[in-house]
Amino acid sequence: MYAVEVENLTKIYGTGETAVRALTDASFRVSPGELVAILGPSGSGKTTLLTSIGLVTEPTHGRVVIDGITVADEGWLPGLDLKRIRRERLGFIFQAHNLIPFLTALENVMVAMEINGVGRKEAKQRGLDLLGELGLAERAGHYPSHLSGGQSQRVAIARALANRPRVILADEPTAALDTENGSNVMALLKRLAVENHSAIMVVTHDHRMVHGFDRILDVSDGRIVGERRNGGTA
Ligand SMILES: Nc1ncnc2c1ncn2[C@@H]1O[C@H](COP(=O)(O)OP(=O)(O)OP(=O)(O)O)[C@@H](O)[C@H]1O
Repeated sequence: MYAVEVENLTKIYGTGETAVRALTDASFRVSPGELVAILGPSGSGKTTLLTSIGLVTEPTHGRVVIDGITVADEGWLPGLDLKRIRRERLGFIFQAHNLIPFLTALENVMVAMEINGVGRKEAKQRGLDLLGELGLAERAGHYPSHLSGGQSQRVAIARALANRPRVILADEPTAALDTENGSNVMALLKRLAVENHSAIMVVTHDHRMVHGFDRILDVSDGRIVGERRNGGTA
């Protein structure tokens, strides 16, 4: 079973004269354990693609299937609890600085589990385990303002992994990092994709990181115009 299936996905924002066609007929599939980049210029539709898979943006046409569940087919499928599917099956990673500033690293990770109904004790244990795995055991009690960019990004990754999602969606996760930290984050995402058998989709402008991906989807003007494996020639 694929982790993500997208078929003829089209998104038009607004209607009439002000309508903006952000995506046209995008189709692809992502397997569990695959690390996929969505690469393209500003305004090409990358974020729209990611947020459509992330159950945030309602597709105008086409089908989206997440972890075997058809979530959209000519618009959201009626009767689905999208919030629940999002909480249970998806993990989101954004740029480094969206941690909750008044919670410690550990609490930032725990909160993701607690809103999913995980008890405090269990959330704390898993949070500590995850931070340990990401090399942040010593930083668990620190507030985001006392973490480096790379450390904050690893906390954000721990938080995205907390509920063991089948699909992880990341928007420019290395943009705010220097090359070394960016490469470390990429290596980590790759390891996590394989070990956890998660599909990871990353929107990036960052050509420095492109070699780390299994596959690259090139997006231009709302269309997927190319697909390369293992970094290709970029
Ligand atoms: N909520 C919205 N309402 C109207 N138009 C939108 C909306 N969101 C995005 N768009 C338009 O859709 C097109 C694709 O935008 P999108 O944000 O998906 O591109 P992007 O490739 O992620 O860009 P960037 O790299 O600059 O973030 C753009 O023309 C944008 O202006």
